[in-house]
Amino acid sequence: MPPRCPSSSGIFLPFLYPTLFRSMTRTATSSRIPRAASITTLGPSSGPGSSLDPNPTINDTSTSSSSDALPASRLNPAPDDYAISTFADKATVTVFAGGGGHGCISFQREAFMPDGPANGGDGGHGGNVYVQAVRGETSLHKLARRRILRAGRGKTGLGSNRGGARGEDLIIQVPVGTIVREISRIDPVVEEQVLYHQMRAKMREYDRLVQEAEKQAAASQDEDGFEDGDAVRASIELPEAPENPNLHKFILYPGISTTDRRNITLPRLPVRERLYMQPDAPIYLDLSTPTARPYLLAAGGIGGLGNPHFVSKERPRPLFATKGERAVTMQLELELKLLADVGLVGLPNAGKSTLLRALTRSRARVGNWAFTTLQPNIGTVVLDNYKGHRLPTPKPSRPEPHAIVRDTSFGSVIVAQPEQIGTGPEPRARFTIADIPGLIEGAHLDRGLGIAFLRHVERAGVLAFVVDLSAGDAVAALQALWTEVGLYARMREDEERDREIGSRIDWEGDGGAAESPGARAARTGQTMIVADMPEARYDDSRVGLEIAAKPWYVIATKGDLPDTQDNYARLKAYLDAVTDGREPHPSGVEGAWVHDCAAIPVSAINGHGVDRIVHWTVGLLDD
Ligand SMILES: Nc1nc2c(ncn2[C@@H]2O[C@H](COP(=O)(O)OP(=O)(O)OP(=O)(O)O)[C@@H](O)[C@H]2O)c(=O)[nH]1
Ligand SMILES: [Mg+2]
Repeated sequence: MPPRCPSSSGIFLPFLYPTLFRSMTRTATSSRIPRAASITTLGPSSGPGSSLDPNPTINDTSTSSSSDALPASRLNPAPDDYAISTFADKATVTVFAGGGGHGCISFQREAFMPDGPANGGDGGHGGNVYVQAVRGETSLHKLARRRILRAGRGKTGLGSNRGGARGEDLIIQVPVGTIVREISRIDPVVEEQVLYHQMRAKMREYDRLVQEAEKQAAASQDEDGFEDGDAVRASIELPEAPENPNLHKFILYPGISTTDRRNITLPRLPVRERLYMQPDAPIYLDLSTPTARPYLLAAGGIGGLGNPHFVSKERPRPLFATKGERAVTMQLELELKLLADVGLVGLPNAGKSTLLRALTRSRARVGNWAFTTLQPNIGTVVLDNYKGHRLPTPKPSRPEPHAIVRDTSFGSVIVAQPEQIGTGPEPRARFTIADIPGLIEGAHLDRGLGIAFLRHVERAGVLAFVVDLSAGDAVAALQALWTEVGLYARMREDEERDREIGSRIDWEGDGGAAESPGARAARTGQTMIVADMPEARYDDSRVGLEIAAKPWYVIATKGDLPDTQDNYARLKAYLDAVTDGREPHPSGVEGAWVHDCAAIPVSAINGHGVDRIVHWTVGLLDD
């Protein structure tokens, strides 16, 4: 019998189980070393034709361009040398606020007191659902997996006037940068109010018919002089009397006799004061900063009233209590837009993750194939020289030396004197970089991994376009990237517009939805952030300006490889032309940022040129 997994089919195994093949890879790499011996002279600043070479001679094409030729290091790691965490940037959850506990029907019973006074306790209020943005959370995967989130129900009241316990609140903790959007809600209180009004209308109609019947009966008595009113009354067909609209809100004593049940007259429901106001629909929260106080999403139901509330002179032993209020159910969409200062945008295999490793302590996966990165990675560039500890604000009288220092103990953490970098009174101590999966041409048509990952660089202060100098025309690559970014911006604005139009539709016919969420929040004074969308603002030539107006620059990577100098020179000339206004902005958007479009050549794999990136980025961030 042939083996189930023949070894020849192991073609995919190195990818799936890299550790099994690690030793083989290493052996293969070391066996290539003699062939690559001539390449060892291919230093980042000495490679012939490399764009980092001060005196390049572009002749030698015999050298390998593969990163396999370089010795393994932190910046040229094996494919299995990476850290990964579970990540989700979208989640749709259904939240249930807790319903109120029912009130209790009970009477005191003691020795020699068989029929004591009413002593049923009130039901507890239901728990609320809140949302809070906290540092430390980095992903929505836990919420995406749970899908249903419930606050605690209020407990039912008990005898001897014991109130039910309040339901437990639920605080949904999300990463900073999460947007919470309400998709739909079921609010039983609103539904009951609508039903109540319908029932009241029916009651009024019934009362009117009864009065009319009475009038007719009285009139027939007058005209004929006979007392045939009862016959007239009987001849008029009246509809069935509608039941008390509040009937279902009461609980009746289980031991109540059938006669008592039939003859029971229920009082009007007492008006209850709400402790927590349910925010108006639709909720839209943009949690771009940590929230000290959680925002209320769904308020729990009010607890029912025990029977002592209904004691009166006429009704000393009420055989009923009220039910707890049912609570809101809401479907929410959570979307995480990571908040990084700099966003790396590039084609697959351009060297973004290697660059992130060179700039930070990130252990993003690096591999010589497209789409190595499948989810965003965030790294922090530490700018102080106490290895992560913030420096005290330097005294202006004693300036620090101005030099960027490479901290060898941490491999590639860039450290710099704060004086040199900070411009304000508080020097910038760090900034964050987001590395996202590569974009390919046509990503907006869902090719490759699509463009949805651009949401993680949408809010970055600076965009850094990573272009591989060894992979064809760098200018064309940059233009292709800007096209995708522009199409993403257009897609987002279309989505926003659709949402705005959707929120203006008057579903209830009461005109309430026509009011903008912002205006409604202002009117009701609720503490919630509501995105106020400007009125008609769609000028087609300016679509995408939000992203195109950001400062940006180009990181030209793999500058250590031969024959990259010309490509770099062309890229630089193009960017100079864009800065001078001789060429349009690559996105084609009017008013886009063209202040100083730089191209910085680097060899991330050797850690060369990355200090310039730090300088340039900090300059743009602090501008
Ligand atoms: N010679 C050389 N090779 C590099 C350099 N930077 C990255 N590489 C190599 O290029 C390949 C791709 O690098 P990655 O950092 O995984 O590229 P990426 O842009 O993150 O790729 P995706 O995640 O697939 O989008 C790896 O084999 C790296 O070793 C560089 O500066 N010089
Ligand atoms: Mg990558």
